[in-house]
Amino acid sequence: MKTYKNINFCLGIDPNPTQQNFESFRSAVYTHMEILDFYGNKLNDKVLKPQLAYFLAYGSKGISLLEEFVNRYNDKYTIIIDAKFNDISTTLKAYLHFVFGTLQAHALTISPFLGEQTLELAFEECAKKADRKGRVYVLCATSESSTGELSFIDENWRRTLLACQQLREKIFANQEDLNKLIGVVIGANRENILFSDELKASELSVLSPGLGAQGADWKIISKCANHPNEITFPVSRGVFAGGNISLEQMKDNLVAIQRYF
Ligand SMILES: O=C(O)c1cc(=O)[nH]c(=O)n1[C@@H]1O[C@H](COP(=O)(O)O)[C@@H](O)[C@H]1O
Repeated sequence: MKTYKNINFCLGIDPNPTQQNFESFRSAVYTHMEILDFYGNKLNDKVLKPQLAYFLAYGSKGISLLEEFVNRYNDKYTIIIDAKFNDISTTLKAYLHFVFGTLQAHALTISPFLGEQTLELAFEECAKKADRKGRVYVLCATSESSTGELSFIDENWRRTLLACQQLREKIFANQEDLNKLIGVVIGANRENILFSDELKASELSVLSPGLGAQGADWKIISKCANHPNEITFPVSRGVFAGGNISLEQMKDNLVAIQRYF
């Protein structure tokens, strides 16, 4: 039974076997699938976030496996492709075609670095192709970030929120069913931002990685109980350890972690 209405549990799919060869990778992906096939019905929320990089590492064979994975779960689950894509609009269209056309996934993570026009394109394409399951998460304040010259990027998190809100107004005004489509990535270790008045007022959806292997505090989940925004917490290594532990151990991790939700 789900404890918090506004909070979703998401399984991160980051197969990363110690032995770096395709056979080990395939076996790690199938181990993830085995867990989903055995225990998926017991999950409170059906959200998966495969990370493209691990599949891309094995070239066409890896991409084939990603296609197989998404094809197997995209009916029952919401699938977020994490690749932190973006480029000029003409090129971005090809990335969007990969996510929504070729893979038939529902959501993605995207960099705001190329500006509003590209975000607008991604939001519109997502609304057209993915409907209510659609989410576009714009990088805002990531779990790992700069402490040097580049820290200006996420020190400006308020402006990222504002840009997303303005675009929502512009594209989806009065379309309540698409209210949750636009989201931001805010690390679970970034409590000052997660609980800021600006984020709460924004009504943007939130993807908040960092629980488990990255050490964010599990209490963040219950602290978000009355948060007005939809918040999705992905956990990957905390459950699967990249595929390097036994099925039994993965199942125990999953059961233990689900209790927080
Ligand atoms: O966009 C993401 O999913 C993401 C954003 C972020 O700020 N931090 C972050 O760790 N991630 C992704 O979350 C996954 C790591 O999850 P854990 O194994 O649970 O720490 C990786 O695929 C990261 O790319």
